[in-house]
Amino acid sequence: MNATSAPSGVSIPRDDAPADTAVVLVNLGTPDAPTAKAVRRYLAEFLHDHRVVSLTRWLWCPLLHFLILPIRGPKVAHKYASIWLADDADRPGGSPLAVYTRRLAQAVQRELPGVRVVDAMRYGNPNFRALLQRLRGEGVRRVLALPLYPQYSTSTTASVADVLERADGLATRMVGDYHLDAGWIEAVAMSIRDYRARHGDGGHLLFSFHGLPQRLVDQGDPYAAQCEASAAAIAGALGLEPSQWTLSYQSRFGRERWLEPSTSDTLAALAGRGIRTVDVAAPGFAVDCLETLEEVAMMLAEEFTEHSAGGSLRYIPCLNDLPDHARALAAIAQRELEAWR
Ligand SMILES: C=CC1=C(C)c2cc3[nH]c(cc4nc(cc5[nH]c(cc1n2)c(C)c5CCC(=O)O)C(CCC(=O)O)=C4C)c(C)c3C=C
Ligand SMILES: [Fe+2]
Ligand SMILES: [Fe+2]
Repeated sequence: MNATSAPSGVSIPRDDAPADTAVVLVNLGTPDAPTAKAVRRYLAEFLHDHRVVSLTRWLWCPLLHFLILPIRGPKVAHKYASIWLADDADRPGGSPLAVYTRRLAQAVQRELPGVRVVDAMRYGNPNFRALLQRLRGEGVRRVLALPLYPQYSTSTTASVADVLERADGLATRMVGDYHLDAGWIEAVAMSIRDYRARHGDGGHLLFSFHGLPQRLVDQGDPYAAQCEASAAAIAGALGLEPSQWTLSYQSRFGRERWLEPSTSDTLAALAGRGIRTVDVAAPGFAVDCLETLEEVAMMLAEEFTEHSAGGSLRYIPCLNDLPDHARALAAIAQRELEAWR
């Protein structure tokens, strides 16, 4: 069965399959437009979540409203403008994170004809909280949330659980992580193999994950351990020796200590060792977004070329809506739904 896409980004099964169950793919969120105003609105919602920034309100709110949002709004809007996708003949454009998440949900819908598969954002649109209410109004009784974070973190996955816990009138369940799921590991490994088959083997492989304050890891957040396990499993599936790959963390925010090594320092160190080509994969991101397309593929690529006197960083795209990705996520959801009966 195929699925149609409503303007809201919600996929609706075409025939009369039992629609009392929905699988919601939840991603982080992104601005509605590449403008300072839209970026400020999105960042304000995101950075008010105590799961993301846990400073006390009286300290954080003045900093956020009078310093961070006014400065970061225009600066980050400019970055979004550099990656914003244009509308094409039959598909709307937008922020890559939103566009690819929507397409991924449509691809998963094709794999799971018996349930509704919907895309949502924890912050911004299509809003997860509002979507749950709407699904309930449309007769949905059970919601399985699949946060698009392969590795669990209190700063991301747990904030999806916070919303689910307050979803009155719905039976809910959530996939906590899938960092060692065999189908997902193989899909990531296959995308790297494919990239290297098409472009030539680039030599060293760098796995760049989104960073996290070290403080959260010290408090028990399993994120770093899961990133390490994912990277080792993908490298194993590719048959790489330990000397052929490295793990690092990108997208640092604020002044406290974040996970190390940073992707920027790691690339400088690789250049210092005489490495001229680095392939970078970002297996912590289900779909491409600002942090992969602008930070890695543009800014860090430029930085590496400088450090290596003309060498190149080759960015390997996220799984996005590749069929292997959709199949892996559909299988994870299917198993969870069966265990729920
Ligand atoms: C304290 C700040 C942040 C924490 C903690 C954090 C964790 C975290 N984030 C992701 C995934 C994504 N983050 C993205 C953007 C983004 N992240 C932060 C800050 C923290 N992230 C900011 C301020 C931003 C916005 C951009 C900017 O102002 O620099 C995105 C991309 C969104 C997009 O629109 O493309 C993703 C995806 C993970 C997985 C994670 C913890 C493990
Ligand atoms: Fe505030
Ligand atoms: Fe982030």
